[in-house]
Amino acid sequence: MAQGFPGLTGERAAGADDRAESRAVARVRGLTRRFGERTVLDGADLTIERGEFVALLGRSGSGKSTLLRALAGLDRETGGDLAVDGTVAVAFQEPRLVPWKKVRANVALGLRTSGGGASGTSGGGPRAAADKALAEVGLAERGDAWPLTLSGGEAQRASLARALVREPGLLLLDEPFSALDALTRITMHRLVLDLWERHRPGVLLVTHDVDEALLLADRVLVLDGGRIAHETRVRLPRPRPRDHPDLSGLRATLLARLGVTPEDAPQDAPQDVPGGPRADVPGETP
Ligand SMILES: Nc1ncnc2c1ncn2[C@@H]1O[C@H](COP(=O)(O)OP(=O)(O)OP(=O)(O)O)[C@@H](O)[C@H]1O
Repeated sequence: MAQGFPGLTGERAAGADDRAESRAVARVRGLTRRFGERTVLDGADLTIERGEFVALLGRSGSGKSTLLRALAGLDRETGGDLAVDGTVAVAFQEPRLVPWKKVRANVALGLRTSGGGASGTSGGGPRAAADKALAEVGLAERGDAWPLTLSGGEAQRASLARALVREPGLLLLDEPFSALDALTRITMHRLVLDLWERHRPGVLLVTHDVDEALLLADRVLVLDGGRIAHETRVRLPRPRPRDHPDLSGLRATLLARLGVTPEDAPQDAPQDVPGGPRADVPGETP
């Protein structure tokens, strides 16, 4: 059961969960993380299956980014078991492009940081792989541009291309749309779904936006008290209209689980945007 999970440090009893485990691209068991006296993750369990799109919600400071950083291998000061099978790529809220490298070279950096012999260059060199990824995110013409000449949305596309070029089995997205305006965010939702359907990585999307989670994910998790405290499955075909009647009940459940009444949720999206207002977790800064 542990094959292909080089990070696995412990083993649970094999049994009923074996089939799901064998499909897992990431498996976290009893994950703990303390900062000084503060316990942020307190025995978190999480499995992400291959090709599954999972969204992670939680109040500010609940430990979402801490969990994502652990999965990305950026934080090794954790306790418990954490195993990822295959290549991992991350895109953050800020695109984090290197300003003195052109866009194509920034995307190719994704290959340089690949661990474990990622196959991102299959069918050509780094340049061809970067150009292919740029074309997939709609930036075919911008490979020779400097990052500072890109719009916010374009920079986030380049960041996605840099993640994609690794051909990741697990794609970690840490609030990648929250700094974008509402219309650009909708375009990016479509792009991410399109890329996910083509490449089928397992995805963990950290977001403050309940609607974003419901529109994109197969499963929506709520992190609370250092653990995954709630799970909602979204069994609706995509694309999902925001006003789909089946979403309103799920939205209410999630908002209640986050300690928010729908009336409390900020109504900050422009009214001419299809689907209307968003339901953000309050107290956040999108
Ligand atoms: N390197 C660190 N040193 C000390 N404390 C940290 C560190 N990283 C995170 N924390 C603390 O851990 C808690 C969880 O932080 P984290 O960024 O994971 O929360 P989050 O759920 O992603 O929050 P937000 O939604 O506001 O981004 C916070 O209280 C934060 O201050």
